[in-house]
Amino acid sequence: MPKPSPVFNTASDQPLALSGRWRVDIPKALWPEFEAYIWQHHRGFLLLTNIIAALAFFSYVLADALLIPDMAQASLLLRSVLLLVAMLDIWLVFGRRRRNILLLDQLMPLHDLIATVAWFELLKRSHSPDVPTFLYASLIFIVFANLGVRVSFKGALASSLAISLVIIGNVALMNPHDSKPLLVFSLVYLPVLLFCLFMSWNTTSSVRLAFYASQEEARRKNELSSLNRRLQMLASTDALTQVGNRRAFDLQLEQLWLQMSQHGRPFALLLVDIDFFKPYNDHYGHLAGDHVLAEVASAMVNSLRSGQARAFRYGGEEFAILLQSGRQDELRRIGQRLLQQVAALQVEHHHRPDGPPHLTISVGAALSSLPGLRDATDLLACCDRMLYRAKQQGRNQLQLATDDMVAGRD
Ligand SMILES: Nc1nc2c(ncn2[C@@H]2O[C@H](COP(=O)(O)OP(=O)(O)OP(=O)(O)O)[C@@H](O)[C@H]2O)c(=O)[nH]1
Repeated sequence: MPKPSPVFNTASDQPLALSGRWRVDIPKALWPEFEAYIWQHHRGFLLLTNIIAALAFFSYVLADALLIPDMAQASLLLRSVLLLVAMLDIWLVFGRRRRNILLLDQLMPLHDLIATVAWFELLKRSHSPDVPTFLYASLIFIVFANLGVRVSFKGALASSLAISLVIIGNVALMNPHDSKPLLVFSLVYLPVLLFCLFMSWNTTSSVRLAFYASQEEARRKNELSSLNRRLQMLASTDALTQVGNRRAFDLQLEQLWLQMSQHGRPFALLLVDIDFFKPYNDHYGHLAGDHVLAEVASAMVNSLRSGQARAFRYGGEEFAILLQSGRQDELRRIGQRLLQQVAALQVEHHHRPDGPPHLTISVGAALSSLPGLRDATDLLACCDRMLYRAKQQGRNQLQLATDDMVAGRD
């Protein structure tokens, strides 16, 4: 039976973990699966964004050279060191074995925070008249901090607040005697911050919803394949006796014959028929007859080693057994055991015209490797003749086909 989904209410198909419109929670129990989902679907994206952001940060060395030329050398040095550190971190965090999803998600905001501090240090030391204008480039830091976030909105919020504190704090420090530049900067900065946070929230919620949808899809696939397995089982099983049905027998016989032709692996077939079943039905009733059919089938199945042979209901009160063995002595042993097992059931049958007062079977059997057999139908016909012979010669016995019998059949 497939496990019921822990997160979905199947009646409404809504994730139970959705607590209102604003939050999509991942319960603790689902976190490992969520991590695996992020690793599989977003690792590549997070890795690339980190690399691109690190390179973008380095490329600002050109802007520094133009706008704060007195800091050009320091900028080249600082940005080179930070680029190397970032690449090393990326390599460490994204290494195949270390699957720390939150660190993966927050690596860029962390680098971003350090880069913000470093860049403001350059600005504060520069005497360039372009510094007040260049200040506005710091908006890029809040954009980068939220651009790659996939897992935790709380993380994005915390890092955004820290970066904002650094930016606003530094702008205030750089204009200690005039509040207007800070006011103008804040008026430009705050809408960008809010928009970036909205983007982070939207992305993290969408990723969580996509995770729940993938869970649900996997659950439905499981359910469907177990239903399919059950249907297949039903389609190949005889309802009364629970052994394989005629359709399954025909398929397996053809398959075994094909295997023998391709790989030279011989097998054997036994046809089993209950003796004097008509008088049994007539005297004990059809229901008792049904019961006996099931009993005989189960006795035969119990006498066969699983994997070595499979029993089928061939039709009416006739059964077929396909044996994965090409040895005559084994075939004889198994045929005899079937006779004994059914006789041992001691099913009372006082209305048969011959000897024993209990139910018996007759068996006709043959190896697929007998010379003269051209196909599976020949093998079946050969077993049928052996069964007929067993009936003719007094029933309750096994008749095995031998080479000379098949050769002289026509
Ligand atoms: N109860 C029951 N009887 C069945 C079923 N299928 C076939 N039969 C009966 O099996 C009997 C087969 O009888 P026959 O083929 O005449 O042969 P027999 O009486 O067994 O005699 P021999 O085979 O010659 O030993 C018939 O009476 C069928 O009605 C079934 O599903 N349930």
